[in-house]
Amino acid sequence: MEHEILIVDDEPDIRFLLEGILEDEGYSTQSAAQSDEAIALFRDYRPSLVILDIWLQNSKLDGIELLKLFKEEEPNVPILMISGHGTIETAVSSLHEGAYDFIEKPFQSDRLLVIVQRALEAARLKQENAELRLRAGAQMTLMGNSGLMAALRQQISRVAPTNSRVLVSGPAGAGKEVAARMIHAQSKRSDEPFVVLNCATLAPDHFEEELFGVEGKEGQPTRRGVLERAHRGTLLLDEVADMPLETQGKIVRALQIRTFERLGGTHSVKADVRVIATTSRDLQEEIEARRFREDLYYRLAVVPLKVPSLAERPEDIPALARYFLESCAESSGLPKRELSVDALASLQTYEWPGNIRELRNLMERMLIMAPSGSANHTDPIRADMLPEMVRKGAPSMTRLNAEADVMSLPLREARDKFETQYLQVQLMRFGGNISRTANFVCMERSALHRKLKQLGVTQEERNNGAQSASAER
Ligand SMILES: Nc1ncnc2c1ncn2[C@@H]1O[C@H](COP(=O)(O)OP(=O)(O)OP(=O)(O)O)[C@@H](O)[C@H]1O
Repeated sequence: MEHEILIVDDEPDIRFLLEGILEDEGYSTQSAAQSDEAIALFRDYRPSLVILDIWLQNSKLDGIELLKLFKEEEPNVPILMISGHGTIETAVSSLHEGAYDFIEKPFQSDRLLVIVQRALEAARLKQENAELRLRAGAQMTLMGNSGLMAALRQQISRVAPTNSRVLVSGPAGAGKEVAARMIHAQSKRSDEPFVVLNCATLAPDHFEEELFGVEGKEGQPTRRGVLERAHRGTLLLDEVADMPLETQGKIVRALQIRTFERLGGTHSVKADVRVIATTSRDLQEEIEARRFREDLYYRLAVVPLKVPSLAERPEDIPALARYFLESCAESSGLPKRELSVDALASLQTYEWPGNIRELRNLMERMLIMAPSGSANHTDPIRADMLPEMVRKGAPSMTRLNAEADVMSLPLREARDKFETQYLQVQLMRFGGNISRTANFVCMERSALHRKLKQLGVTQEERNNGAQSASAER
């Protein structure tokens, strides 16, 4: 991406010379002769690097004072000082104030370009490191082999390279933020910032300063909001339904004209931001209840994506549970543990109201707390070690029974209906495996086959036991 360089020098010849050298190399430049002009450009032009003369005539602030202000506002923008013969000592001391390097006048263009390149590379690496630190520990891929997850991953890879806004909906803890991070990571903006505004935890009167920032006045530094911090990158509006109505109106406008004003500011600021929003509420209902603006909905939901609940894809549970056990063992240094067949079956029949977050937390807890008979704590985690609520898998059975409405049927039909659903759930628990299901329900394998045939449970339904049972819920 093209880099913007701000040149601050009171001598028109030097500004002209620097502009020529840098633009010939493909950089874009803007120049200022004194501090007021330089501050305004620094705030609005958002340079990737500043070349700053130490000695500025007819200027409120000199080069060192400007350096301090710039470093306070944007510590990551590298600043290259220019010094004349009389200011070498000051130039050296500028390094202690955070300048990247200095160059003496008259300078050679080759040397200047090498330093500029090095400074930009150092800043890029610093930002990359910061991003990596932020991402460390953050899940970057949506795991799961179910058809629903495969379809979601495919939708993500289609939408990611476009610049379209995306609205990711789904229940709490299902992986909406992971989906948004995947979109950013697979987009052309992946080297640029991914900034999250968590609307659910922000106090209503802080939204606007967080979004738009605050203009610095009377020596106060300017504070950039998330829209500016996400410039060239992606802004995630997490749980967007929690944004106050008044702020919703302001963000609609900012998205429409792609500019905004900082709080207390008087001029427009441009930001090139891709917005992704998540919601666990039904936004159509929120619109009807007049809690969410329809025009904002249509601006955000250019491409709507839905992350399914864990209960809709129980076939993903074994792999996810093992993955969380393994990654937790790795990060905590505890020995790895497996899950017994009956424990896996229980995990698959539980409803998981807290979705993947709940599963991950439970696996972490089990690894640490589940009792173990062996000295090295490596024996499998069994169903009887799971919390009672999970072990019983009660909600799904209860719901199936209620849905069957067996009370209104003659005994024979009610029994058939119950048996069909009971066997479908058990097949789902054992991933469609007839022998293991037969063992669990205490039937002969051949008798179970006959029973399934008599009840009309097809081979396809048996193979997709997990999916068909979940679809019925
Ligand atoms: N498919 C997945 N594979 C692996 N880990 C996942 C997956 N989906 C979610 N997670 C993990 O589950 C937790 C919850 O995910 P995430 O924060 O993305 O959910 P969310 O839908 O945004 O939740 P909330 O609405 O509560 O913010 C995170 O720790 C995340 O790493």
